[in-house]
Amino acid sequence: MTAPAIRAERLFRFFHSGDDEVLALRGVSLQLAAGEWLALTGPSGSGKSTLLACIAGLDEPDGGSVWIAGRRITRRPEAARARLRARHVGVLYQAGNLLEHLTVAQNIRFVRRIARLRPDGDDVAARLAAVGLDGRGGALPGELSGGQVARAGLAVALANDPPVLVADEPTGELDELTERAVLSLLASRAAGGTAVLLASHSRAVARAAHRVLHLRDGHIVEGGEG
Ligand SMILES: Nc1ncnc2c1ncn2[C@@H]1O[C@H](COP(=O)(O)OP(=O)(O)OP(=O)(O)O)[C@@H](O)[C@H]1O
Repeated sequence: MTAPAIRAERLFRFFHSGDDEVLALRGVSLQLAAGEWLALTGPSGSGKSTLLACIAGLDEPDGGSVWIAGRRITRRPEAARARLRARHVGVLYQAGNLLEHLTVAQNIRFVRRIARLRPDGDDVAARLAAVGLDGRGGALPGELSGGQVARAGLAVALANDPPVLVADEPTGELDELTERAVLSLLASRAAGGTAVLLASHSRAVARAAHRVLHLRDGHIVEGGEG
């Protein structure tokens, strides 16, 4: 049997500030199969970003485990987590997905180099065409429009052809038209087998996803597997 693209088991994450303890995640479990697209919703502070960071290996939970395509990413040294992430996870943020001093094409090649994939043999032009940015590989991020930056960010997040794409409010700063364009790119990526896990306040995003999980105070309150 193939392992799920994402398996998270009873994740806990606590933060301390002064005498206060914030329970950001209180035993969250979820699974995503290849090609499945899950939207995480919930009020501000409910734990969405913390959950995504723990799943992507950007943060280490205080309890529980995460497996990406059958490989455990939690309770490993940072360098090992970074290697797993570089090879198996695409991360898309609301902003800041591109290194400003590199062109779009160089950003894509850089991600592939970090993942130890062949940068030279890769068809960067096809990747750019897939996000509607034909011919813009030589542009610096500062030379692109907001919508083009968003699409370039997606091309960069997917440059390592990851089985899992994790996205935190990827359409938060976009106009409706660009949001729709990004959602349709995500849909086609999911149709191609990528598991997409995305946190968002946007209704359009929740409607577009296959499944919605609602978080409140670090718990799944709707849509969970019980
Ligand atoms: N590094 C940190 N240090 C202290 N507290 C933190 C830290 N990161 C998150 N928190 C707290 O953990 C809780 C969950 O935060 P998180 O950012 O995961 O929520 P969210 O649902 O993503 O919110 P938003 O929709 O506003 O992005 C919040 O109470 C937040 O203040």
